[in-house]
Amino acid sequence: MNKVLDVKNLKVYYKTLKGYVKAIDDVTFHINQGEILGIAGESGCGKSTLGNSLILLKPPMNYISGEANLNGINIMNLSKKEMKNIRFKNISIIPQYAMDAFSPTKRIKTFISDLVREHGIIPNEEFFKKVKERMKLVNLDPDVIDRYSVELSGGMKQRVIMVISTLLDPDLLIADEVTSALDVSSQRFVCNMLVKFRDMNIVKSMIFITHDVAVLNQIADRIMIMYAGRIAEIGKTETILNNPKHPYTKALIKAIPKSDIRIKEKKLSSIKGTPPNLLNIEEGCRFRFRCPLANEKCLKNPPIKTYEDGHQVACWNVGENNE
Ligand SMILES: Nc1ncnc2c1ncn2[C@@H]1O[C@H](COP(=O)(O)OP(=O)(O)OP(=O)(O)O)[C@@H](O)[C@H]1O
Repeated sequence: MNKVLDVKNLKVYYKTLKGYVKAIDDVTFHINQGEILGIAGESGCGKSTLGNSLILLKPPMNYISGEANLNGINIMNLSKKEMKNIRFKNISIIPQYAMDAFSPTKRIKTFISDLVREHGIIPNEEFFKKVKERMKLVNLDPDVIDRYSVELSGGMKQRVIMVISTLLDPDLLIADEVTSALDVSSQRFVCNMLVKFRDMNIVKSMIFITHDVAVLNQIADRIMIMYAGRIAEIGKTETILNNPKHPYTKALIKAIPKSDIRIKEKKLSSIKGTPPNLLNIEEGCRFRFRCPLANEKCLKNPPIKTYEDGHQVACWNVGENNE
């Protein structure tokens, strides 16, 4: 299968006065053509850093080593100018809190024009014709572009952002917490729309970032669980949700209320403690401080064990003693 994105041993740290915050630390994964990869994990595990680093390496974010190949080109080595040329066109992002970017004093049309001009796109008549066509696709009245953002609901604003970020049919769309500020029916609508965009080949592949693993059931083909800047487990959605192997994934899944498939709390009720501080963090499994299986082996970085269908688990103790 064609890999749209192939990330190998990627390290992206924040340089601070106290040292490096190892936010992305030796992460390896890929996304196939036509695939939606869901990324989940607690707050601070590096989800946004990963998504943002693929779009724009902005200080204090520092690329340390590894590769992120988009259609075979390592985008970590591209100049600012080269990156600007592929942003929007080949790789696009709906950033976390994107809805907050709307100015209450600007009409939607002005907001869109200002935004795309920053990326070197001229918002001419033809451009707005396409915007309106895409708006219809997401059940938005094209006249919305003449309104002010205060006249739009959160769900409507999110749909405007979806339209703009996918207008140039990117190979990869990164959607960062696009459903977290929405009510349940708007969440479902946004997920269905993103799947439709993929099915219509408007976007060829997608990274869907969320702290809410339950929502991935609606959208993801595969799920990657992150913990403290590293990958804990990757596998097909069905496998991760129904048959997780990593003790952290098991805890995340257990925290989903049975009566309601939404996670309301970011903290895990079933595991005590919080993730470690990533500043100058040392070797070893980063989950060991909270893990029911931890032993002396976990003082070293865990091996990645591979099971059926590309299911991978980073744990010393999975597969040992019937775990
Ligand atoms: N500008 C920054 N400078 C220093 N450290 C940072 C900076 N931004 C993020 N971090 C740290 O990097 C780590 C990863 O943060 P990141 O925002 O990527 O996590 P996340 O999983 O997206 O969390 P959330 O769901 O809360 O957005 C955290 O330890 C965070 O404190």
